[in-house]
Amino acid sequence: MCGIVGIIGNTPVNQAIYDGLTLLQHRGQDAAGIVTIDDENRFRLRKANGLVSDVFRQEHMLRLQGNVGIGHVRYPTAGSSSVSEAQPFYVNSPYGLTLVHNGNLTNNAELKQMLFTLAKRHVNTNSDSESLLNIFAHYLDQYPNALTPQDIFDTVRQTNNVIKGAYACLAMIIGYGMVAFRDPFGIRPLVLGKREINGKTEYMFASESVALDVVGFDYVRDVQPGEAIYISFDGQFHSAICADNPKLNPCIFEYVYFARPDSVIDGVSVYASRVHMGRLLGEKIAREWQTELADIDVVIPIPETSTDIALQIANVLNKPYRQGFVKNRYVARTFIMPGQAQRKSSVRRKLNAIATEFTGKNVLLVDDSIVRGTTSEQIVEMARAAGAKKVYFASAAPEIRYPNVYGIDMPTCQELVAYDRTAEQVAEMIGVDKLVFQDLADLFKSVQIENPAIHNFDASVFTGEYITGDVDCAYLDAVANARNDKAKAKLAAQATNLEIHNER
Ligand SMILES: O=P(O)(O)OC[C@H]1O[C@H](OP(=O)(O)OP(=O)(O)O)[C@H](O)[C@@H]1O
Ligand SMILES: NC(=O)CC[C@H](N)C(=O)O
Ligand SMILES: [Mg+2]
Repeated sequence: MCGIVGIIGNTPVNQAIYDGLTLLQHRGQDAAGIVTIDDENRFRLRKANGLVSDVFRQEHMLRLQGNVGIGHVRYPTAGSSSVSEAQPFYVNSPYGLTLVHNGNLTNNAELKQMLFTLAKRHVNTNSDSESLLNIFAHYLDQYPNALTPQDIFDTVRQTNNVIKGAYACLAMIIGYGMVAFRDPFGIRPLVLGKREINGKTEYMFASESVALDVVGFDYVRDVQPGEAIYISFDGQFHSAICADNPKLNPCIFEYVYFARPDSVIDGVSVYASRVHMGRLLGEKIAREWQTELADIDVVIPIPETSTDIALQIANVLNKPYRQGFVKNRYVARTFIMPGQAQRKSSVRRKLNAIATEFTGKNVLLVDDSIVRGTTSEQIVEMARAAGAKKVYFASAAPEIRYPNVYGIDMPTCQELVAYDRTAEQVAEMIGVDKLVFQDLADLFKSVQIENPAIHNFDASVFTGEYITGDVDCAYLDAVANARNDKAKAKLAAQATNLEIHNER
């Protein structure tokens, strides 16, 4: 679930893109990159592994000259975490192109093959995003004369016709402009912002509206499913729908976990949706639990994402809400860390119990979701070690039983604690006295209350239904083989040799 940012300005954009990326850091912690175009029409690139604050030092910022640029924070879902697969990607023809991508393509193997045989293009990494850029480049290459906006929209349409999966992308074409496009299902988010500086309009695209707010752009609208927006470097704005039958099916997990609460995605305040999740889950507990309900002394969130949810549950149940765990602010999000060993060791370093909130009490712990059970298992142990009598647990998302292929790195069902298990069995696995999951209908409702025009979601991790229609058991088996922890470690070791060029 990477984060992307692009700005077409009239003054240097390096700092604003950097700031935008720091606002999207929660979407990707593995690598970061920025590319700008300087006044001699050259790309200036810096990308490396690490957090935004580690990747860009003063010397890099000085080199990132120019009034237009795009940036990326990466959470790998294809290839490895190697820097050779960090973004932005670049190809020199036609014109000079660069691209950032949030999402995941489901037909990367076919695309690589097609690029080699039909387009005579070689993709050197296992990154789906590098294939995507080359497909775009291949179609853009067909136009013999100076590009028109229609040529660019036709290129996006042809790209949409062959690539499958989830994608929100920003590309820059030397001599022309910036192109933003979103897949026909609108799975991954992308917003457009604008501001006037000295009588001139500047535009910004970002994965989440929080980046616009803080960098100082006004939210204009979300990029529509299947839409492409082309803004020429002289500020002309063009847009068109470039797919047949586009239909908004946003990823429901953005609202559960990925996005920041202060973002608004597809007309839905992430914070408000989490408040509804808490209220509806609280009502379910009130309906279904009898003795346990009377038993609960205190409601405690598992920081950080579940805090807004837990507060609502406490309100509905009329129980005290306490911050029983302290989050170490220097340890990042554990779920998006690349390997299970790292995730596991980080939970303990990240969260610590305040013993007085647990000793002798029956506690209701609340989390936004239980995925691998890495967090819940250790948290429950901590609660018990701190003296809790009974430990109850509420998850604001339903049981997660299926892999994700659209930009969340959950490639195998075996790693999911609820796979092939009932709620009672999961309760036993994580060691709680009682466990409740949100109903899927209530999760949908939590988002739809804020925007009734959203009729459907990508909820594949809960339902096993993949809206792009190209994902079957054989495909999922192949992904599981290629992307389990062992296979990824091997890929990472090989991929360090794939780097062809990177400015240091
Ligand atoms: O069952 P698991 O596999 O542990 O995954 C679920 C947990 O991971 C996430 O927290 P994370 O630490 O990534 O981020 P947060 O601080 O935003 O809650 C999420 O909020 C859950 O707490
Ligand atoms: N999470 C994402 O959006 C990942 C983007 C892309 N598939 C990569 O692995 O780099
Ligand atoms: Mg969490």
